Amino acid sequence: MGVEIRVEGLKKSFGRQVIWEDVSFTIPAGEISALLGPSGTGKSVFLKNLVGLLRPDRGHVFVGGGDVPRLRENELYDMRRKFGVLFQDGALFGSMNIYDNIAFPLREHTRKSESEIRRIVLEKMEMVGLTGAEAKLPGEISGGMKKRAGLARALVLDPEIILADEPDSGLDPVRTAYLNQLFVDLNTEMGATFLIVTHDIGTARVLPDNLGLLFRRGLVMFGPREMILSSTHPAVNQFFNARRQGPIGMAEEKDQAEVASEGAIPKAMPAPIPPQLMPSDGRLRPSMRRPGEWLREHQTKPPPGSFIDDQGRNWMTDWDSLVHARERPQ
Ligand SMILES: Nc1ncnc2c1ncn2[C@@H]1O[C@H](COP(=O)(O)OP(=O)(O)OP(=O)(O)O)[C@@H](O)[C@H]1O
Repeated sequence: MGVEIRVEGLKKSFGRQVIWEDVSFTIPAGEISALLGPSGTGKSVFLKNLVGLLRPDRGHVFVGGGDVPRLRENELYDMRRKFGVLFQDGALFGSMNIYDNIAFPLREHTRKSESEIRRIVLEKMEMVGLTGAEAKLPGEISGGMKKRAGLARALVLDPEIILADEPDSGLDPVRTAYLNQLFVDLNTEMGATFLIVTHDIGTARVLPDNLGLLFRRGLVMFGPREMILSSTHPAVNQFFNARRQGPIGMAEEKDQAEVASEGAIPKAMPAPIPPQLMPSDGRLRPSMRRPGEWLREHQTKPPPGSFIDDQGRNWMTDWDSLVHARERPQ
């Protein structure tokens, strides 16, 4: 089962360059959260701070009773077992075949027998659709396969938290759709807490339960998907609707003159909120809320056309009939 990550007052700088400061929020247990932001706002640096690969200047990262930046080396080693991390390029060892790459954490962190390791590795390879690729070297497989191999390796220790840094970068839209489905299915199956860094707005709109935006050296907003996708906050609205007009510029932040030259930015209506991606086994997502619930509680109207799927079904009004007979995972 997943655990929550509570971040309090986190600040990170490199020399005089402040990457972000005063970052405080809670990543809910067992839910899928996604972190977005313009290039260079420190999303990868943030993930590395969560697992203790980088230390913040100040602040806390509470995970299961421990505060990651304050752990001693041996405690950090144990803490890292809770995490499965999928790095941007899969971070596979080039000289090891796919099987050995995936087996690596088991050989490093456990005393399991080779036959037990084999069972686990083959099971995870099947989960990510890599059966048959055991003997291949990373240089002999496609980018998408490398990502899936990295994901299989992140899964072998049955982590409570999965961090994925741009798992969809460089993937074609169909493979991205498969990978997103895999994340939903894994979350349903394992109940782990997911934090995914992505640039893909399509992914951000359908995959997570919660969304966050890093910009201007801080966390602008983090919260339920419906809150973020209906927000009229200038940066949030601009980013999640992929618009040019707004405070985010080509070089991250527009200067005052550039913002002034755009004149008053028309208050653009956020795009319709799509229904969430559902598990492929027909169950409900573990932490799925009724579509429109957050909006109703906060007396916010959904953007027109929201919650209608590509079969024309309306997940807000027809929820009871659509989820009839679906179960939540135990
Ligand atoms: N080890 C390091 N030493 C010094 N500066 C670093 C280090 N790691 C990252 N940075 C700097 O921190 C900033 C944020 O980098 P990071 O890779 O986290 O951004 P990002 O938001 O993930 O970007 P992208 O979306 O392009 O992947 C960059 O300016 C980068 O140069």
